[in-house]
Amino acid sequence: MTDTAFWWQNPCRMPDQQMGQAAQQRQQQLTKPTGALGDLEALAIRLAALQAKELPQINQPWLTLFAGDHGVVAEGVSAYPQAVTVQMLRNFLNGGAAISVLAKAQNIPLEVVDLGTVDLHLSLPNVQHLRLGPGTANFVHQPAMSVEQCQAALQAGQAAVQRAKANRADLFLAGEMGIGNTTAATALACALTGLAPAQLAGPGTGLDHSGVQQKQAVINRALQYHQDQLEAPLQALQCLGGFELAALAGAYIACAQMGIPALVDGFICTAAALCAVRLNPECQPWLLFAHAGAEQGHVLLLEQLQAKPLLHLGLRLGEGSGAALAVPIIQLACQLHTGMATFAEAAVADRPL
Ligand SMILES: O=C(O)c1ccc[n+]([C@@H]2O[C@H](COP(=O)([O-])O)[C@@H](O)[C@H]2O)c1
Ligand SMILES: Cc1cc2nc[nH]c2cc1C
Repeated sequence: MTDTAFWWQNPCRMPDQQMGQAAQQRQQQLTKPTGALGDLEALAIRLAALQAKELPQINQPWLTLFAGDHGVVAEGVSAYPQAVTVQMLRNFLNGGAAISVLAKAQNIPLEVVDLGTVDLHLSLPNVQHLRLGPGTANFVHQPAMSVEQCQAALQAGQAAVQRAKANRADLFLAGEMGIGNTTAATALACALTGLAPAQLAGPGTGLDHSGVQQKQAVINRALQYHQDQLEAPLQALQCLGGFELAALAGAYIACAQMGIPALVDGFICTAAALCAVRLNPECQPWLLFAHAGAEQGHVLLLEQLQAKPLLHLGLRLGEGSGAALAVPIIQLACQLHTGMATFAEAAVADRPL
């Protein structure tokens, strides 16, 4: 198989620059001092280009939560036990998790995809099960995923976007759940950027200082062990990533190919977004970044992507929670763009003294 045979290398939709320009002209005519709506102006203009509509709107957000377990937790890299991944899957479905509340409050459909958690035999109702294994392998000693697992996980992301599209979604939110996944996200991000674990590794669910140092040492060992395999982003993902990280990357690329803007959540999602951009640079314009979180590496990765996140709330939860919190702002940016009167319509003087 040649490289170009991979679906994720297929072209993405191109944003409609003319519609972006029309939206920009409209912003200049709305009854406010030039630039007074700050980042909301650029957001509406971007969405106009992505939706190829001068007056963009977001009516049907959709959220897929990808879950997976991580062999690297055997190295003591998380403050919580691995069993929490599956326990939280139940909580998502029972409505008790933060994301359950945020999605319900906004009528956002929430689907949960279990890509491979420790309890292979457990089948939860209302969870899409695509079990690729009982979690990834411990990537300190071997690749986290086989080539086949990595490809299947990427494809699971694409399949989620296909379901979203079939349900007429116009904004794709992705979330993740997986004890240990900040270690995988950090290792992957180090491989993709050349930044050091000391710069990118943080407490995750709540490691103390010595725990973070241990996590950095584990990541350093893994980077050394896989050093000859980390040149290409696909191999870095296979060696150091996780099922949900690969699914997220696949989903982001699929969004760009299918013309659905994607809203990126926290540190893990941002690492997956970086991987998606390395796998297919054309997907970048379709990625909207919801927030800059508390995990120190998150801000550095956003800088690598030249992303301007909407919110700064000190979040470090994951689950798609930051993305869900940003939805009303995005919707209101569109409504302001559409509903405000122009200077001419409102008979307001359109220039400063
Ligand atoms: O999204 C974030 O920025 C974020 C930051 C820290 C932790 N998390 C969540 O916490 C879990 C991973 O943390 P850890 O410490 O087990 O690697 C995983 O389920 C993530 O959803 C998420
Ligand atoms: C309780 C809990 C909830 C989470 N949600 C996402 N990651 C999480 C990690 C823990 C530990």
